[in-house]
Amino acid sequence: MANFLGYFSNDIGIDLGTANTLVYVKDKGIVLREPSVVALDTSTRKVRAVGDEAKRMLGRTPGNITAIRPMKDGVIADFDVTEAMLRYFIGKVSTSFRAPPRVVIAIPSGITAVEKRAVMDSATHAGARKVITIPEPMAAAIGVGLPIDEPAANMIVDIGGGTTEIAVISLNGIVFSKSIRVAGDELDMAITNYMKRAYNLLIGERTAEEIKLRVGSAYPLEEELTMEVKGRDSVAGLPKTIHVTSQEVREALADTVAAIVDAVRVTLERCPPELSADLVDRGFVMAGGGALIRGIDKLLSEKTGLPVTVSEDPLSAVANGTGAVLNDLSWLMQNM
Ligand SMILES: Nc1ncnc2c1ncn2[C@@H]1O[C@H](COP(=O)(O)OP(=O)(O)OP(=O)(O)O)[C@@H](O)[C@H]1O
Repeated sequence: MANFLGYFSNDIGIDLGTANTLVYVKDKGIVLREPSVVALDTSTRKVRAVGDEAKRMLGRTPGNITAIRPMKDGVIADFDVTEAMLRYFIGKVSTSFRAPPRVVIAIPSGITAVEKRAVMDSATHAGARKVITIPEPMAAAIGVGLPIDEPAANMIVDIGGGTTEIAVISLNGIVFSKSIRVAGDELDMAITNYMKRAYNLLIGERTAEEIKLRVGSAYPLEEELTMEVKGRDSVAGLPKTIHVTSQEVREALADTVAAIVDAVRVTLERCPPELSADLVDRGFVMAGGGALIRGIDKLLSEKTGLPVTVSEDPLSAVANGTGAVLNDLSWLMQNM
C-alpha cells in the first residue's frame, strides 16, 4: 500500500503561517513564499491584494482598503479571509494541474479540534481535493533532516511569527510537545511598547519588525549596533527620528525571549530520562524565522547546557517537511 496515493504530481504541502505562507509542489520544491496578508475593500470585503503586495499596504491604507493578517497566534482569526488567501495561493501554484490538488498542511501542535477543523475546511473550500494535516514541529523536524524514525530523542524548537513549537520526537512519534503563543509577533510588540515608553515614539508593525531584524538580539553582540527609527511623537503628534541601540532593543525583548527559554526548559524537564540522556549529546535544532534572532542559539545553549544548531534555512523548514512527506502520504496517514 506504500505510495498508493503517490502517483499524481499535483500534491502540495503548505506551511500556513502567521507571518508567511509557503507552498511546496511535489517534485518541484518550494514554489511560493509570501506574507500571510490580505488587503480588502472595506465596504465590499472584496480582495484587493494578497501576499507581498498586501504586506506593503499594512499600516498605509486609505479608508476604503484594510490590510489584515487573517492568521493570529498560529491559528485562523478570520475564516473567510484565510480561505480567500489560500484560494489565491493554491490557484497561483496549480495552474498546470489537471485535478484539484491534495494538500498536506502543517498545523500548530497546540491547536484545538475546532481550530484544526477550521484549517481543514478552509483548505477544502479553497480548492483542495483532500486535506491531510501534520503537526508543525513534526514537519519542521523532517524538514531540517532529523532522523525521526530512530529510537532516540530528536528535539526541535521552531520559533515562528505567532507560535513557538517545541517537540521531542522518537520513532516517528511526538513524545512530548509544547506550543506557546509567544514568538516573532510578540517580539515586535515588545519593541513597539518600548519605543512608546522610552521615547514617546509611535511606530507601526512593519517598523517594529524591521528594528528586530536589523538590530534585535538575545545575547550581547561582539559589536553592538545602532539604527535610526522614524515614527510619530505621541505627545507633539509630529514625525520624529530617534537612534536606538542593540542593547536597548535586547532589553526590550528580554521578557519575551525569557518566555521562550522557559518553554524550552519545561519541555526538557518533562522529557523521559532515556531521551534526556540522548539530548546531552544530540542537543536540539532550531527552525522558524525566530531562530535567526542574533544570539538566540547561544542563549538557549547557555540556559539548557545543550548543544544548539540553527537549521540551514529555518524559514523553509516546515514547508520542506510537508514536501518530504508528499512522497509517502501513507506514512503520514499511519503516523499522524
Ligand atoms: N533575521 C531574522 N531575525 C529575527 N526574526 C526574524 C528574521 N527573519 C524572520 N524573522 C521573524 O520570523 C517570523 C516569521 O517566521 P516564520 O515564517 O517561520 O513564521 P510562521 O510560520 O509564519 O509563523 P507560525 O509558525 O507561528 O504560524 C516573523 O516574526 C519574522 O519577523
